[in-house]
Formats: sequence, structure tokens, C-alpha cells
Amino acid sequence: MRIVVTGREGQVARSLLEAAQLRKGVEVIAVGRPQLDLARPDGVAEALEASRPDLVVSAAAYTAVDQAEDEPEAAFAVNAVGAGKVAEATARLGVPIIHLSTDYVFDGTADRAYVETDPTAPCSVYGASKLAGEQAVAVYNPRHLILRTAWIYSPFGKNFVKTILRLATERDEIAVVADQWGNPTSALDIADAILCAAAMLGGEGSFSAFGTYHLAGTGETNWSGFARCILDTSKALGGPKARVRDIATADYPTRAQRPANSRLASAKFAATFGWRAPDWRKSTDIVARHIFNRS
Ligand SMILES: NC(=O)C1=CN([C@@H]2O[C@H](COP(=O)(O)OP(=O)(O)OC[C@H]3O[C@@H](n4cnc5c(N)ncnc54)[C@H](OP(=O)(O)O)[C@@H]3O)[C@@H](O)[C@H]2O)C=CC1
Ligand SMILES: Cc1cn([C@H]2C[C@H](O)[C@@H](COP(=O)(O)OP(=O)(O)O[C@H]3O[C@@H](C)C(=O)[C@@H](O)[C@H]3O)O2)c(=O)[nH]c1=O
Ligand SMILES: [Mg+2]
Repeated sequence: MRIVVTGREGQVARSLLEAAQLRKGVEVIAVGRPQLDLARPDGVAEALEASRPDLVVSAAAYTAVDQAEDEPEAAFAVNAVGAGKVAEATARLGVPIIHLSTDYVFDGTADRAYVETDPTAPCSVYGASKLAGEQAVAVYNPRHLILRTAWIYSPFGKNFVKTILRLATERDEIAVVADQWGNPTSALDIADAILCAAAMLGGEGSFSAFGTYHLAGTGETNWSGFARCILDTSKALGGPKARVRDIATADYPTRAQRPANSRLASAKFAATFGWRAPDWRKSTDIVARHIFNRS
């Protein structure tokens, strides 16, 4: 099976490329700028056709949450129009699409983990642009899996784990918000889950459970708890050390508003695909070992 993933250097794209190396019968090809530029929709179909996919993983996105508040047109061009173009191209090629979306489609006012049927109400431009992307993907290709995930970290690219490790080399104490709750999710786990789902989509027998799924790490924490776990792990592996101080969201002003509760219930994905993420602490340890070259 030939899987084409959009974006070359993204966390999910790089994790998929790495995961595919360990599997027989799966080839992952990453296509990104300049060949495939989601902000220039005219070339999207051509770039995907040229890579002859059996399945497309739509992972590329405008992911700068605060910056999106200042350039909503750019965020919507990539996350809504661009995602729709990718889906349209897959429909024309007659192949399914696995599209990545986010917990930030919710406003965070629920007092429990969100399920797939909960009403969406994004409180940021990024969240709104990703929601518009979900809707476009669903319109253009009925053979879609929309995977809403959250708080992605990995050995690759920019993410919270790498930011906290960097800050720990610069400071003795790091102040981190303790009133936003969610599920840290390793991109290495997402890649594993995607390959598991892809095998079912492309396997014998007709797959019919297309639709929207939540797919996040097992267990929940807040950003401060996540930072503590990262630094405990770092200390144990001989990496940088720092203390974490709990603060409130109001003490850490940002351009974009973020949901106070963005916990996702991933039971539907587990029931359909027989795959569940490891505990988030276990996955944090694995990613930290990759970063420190200690796996
Ligand atoms: N990061 C997170 O915490 C979360 C992410 N998601 C979603 O999961 C998906 C994967 O996220 P992640 O791997 O972390 O993303 P990254 O931010 O690591 O990577 C984004 C990728 O998108 C590419 N990209 C950005 N703009 C364009 C464009 N105009 N044309 C083509 N490619 C472009 C980037 O390319 P380049 O390398 O050239 O910059 C990069 O490869 C995204 O859809 C995101 O919205 C969902 C929940 C949480
Ligand atoms: C670096 C830092 C962040 N924070 C806070 C800010 C924010 O509320 C939280 C996380 O910071 P980030 O910049 O990683 O947050 P953010 O970029 O909003 O992360 C989001 O990215 C997009 C793409 C998603 O789809 C989401 O699931 C989520 O992962 O921690 C601190 O309190 N102290 C710090 O030192
Ligand atoms: Mg960020």
C-alpha cells in the first residue's frame, strides 16, 4: 500500500515515514512545498496525482495557533480551502483520505471528555479554520476518516516537549498553566494508529465505518502536569532540569483563546480499529528517549 502524507517536515508526517520503515508492504511518501502548497490550491490535485496514492493522509496544516489570530485568511486558505482541495483530489483518484483535525474545534466548556457527536464551537481562528476543513473534507470525499487529535509532541519539529526542554536549559523555574486540561498525544502513536486504520481501509472486505473519530493519548493532565512529567523524565535521563510553577491561564496572556477542557474520548476509535494509545506518561518517556538518543 502506497500512502501519501501531506507536509514533509510535520510531526505526523515524519512519524509516519519512520513507522513505515518498520513495516512490510507499506510505503509512505511525503509531499510538501513547493510541489504541494495548500495555500495555492491549483497545484494540489496535480501533486497528489503524480504521487499515485492508494490512500492520502492529510496532515499538513497551518498550526501556529496565536499567529492565526493575526492572519485568519492564511489559516483558512490552508486549513479549510487547502484541506478541501486535498479531499477533492482524493475523491477524483478514487482513494480514501485520513484527515487530521484538532481538539480546538471545541470551546472547552464541557465537564467531561468530548465525544464525536458533541457540538463544535471553536474559540480560536485556528480551531475555526480546522472545523471548516473537516466540513470541506466530508463534503468532497465521503470515504474519509477525520481524526481529531490533541497536544501532539514528538522528537520532530516544534512541540511543547521540546519547548519545555529548551526552557529548562535557560531557567531554574518555568511557569505553566494548570487550568487547561487535555490528552498529550505522541505523533509516534498517531502514526501507529493511522497505519492500523489504513490496513483496515485498504484490506480485503469492504470498510464502511468512515466518519469522524477522536484519537488521543490515554489519560489526562493539564499543561503544567505535562511539563512536570517532561522534566521528571529529563532528570531521570540526565537531561536539563527545572522546577515547574502552576499558573492560571489569566497569568499567561496569549493572542488566541484556548479551551479549558479539551479532553477527547477515544473509545469509538478503539472499538472500530482495535487500537488504543499507551498511557501519555509512557509515550512521553519514549519520545524523551528519542530526543536524548537513549532509546
Ligand atoms: N501540533 C498539535 O499539537 C496538533 C496538531 N493537530 C493537527 O494534526 C496535523 C499534524 O500536525 P503536526 O504534525 O503537529 O503539524 P506540524 O506543525 O508539525 O507540521 C505542519 C506541516 O504542514 C506543512 N504546511 C504548512 N503550511 C503548508 C502549506 N501551505 N502547504 C503545504 N504544507 C504546509 C508544514 O510544512 P513545512 O514543513 O514546509 O513548514 C509542516 O510540514 C495538522 O493537521 C494539525 O492541525 C491536531 C491536534 C494537535
Ligand atoms: C511554553 C509555555 C506554554 N504555556 C502554555 C500556553 C498554552 O496554554 C499551553 C500550550 O502551549 P503551546 O504553545 O504548545 O499550545 P498550542 O500551540 O495552543 O498547542 C495546540 O496546538 C494546536 C496545533 C493543536 O491542535 C492543539 O491540540 C494544541 O496542541 O501551555 C505556559 O503556560 N508556559 C510556557 O512556558
Ligand atoms: Mg504551539
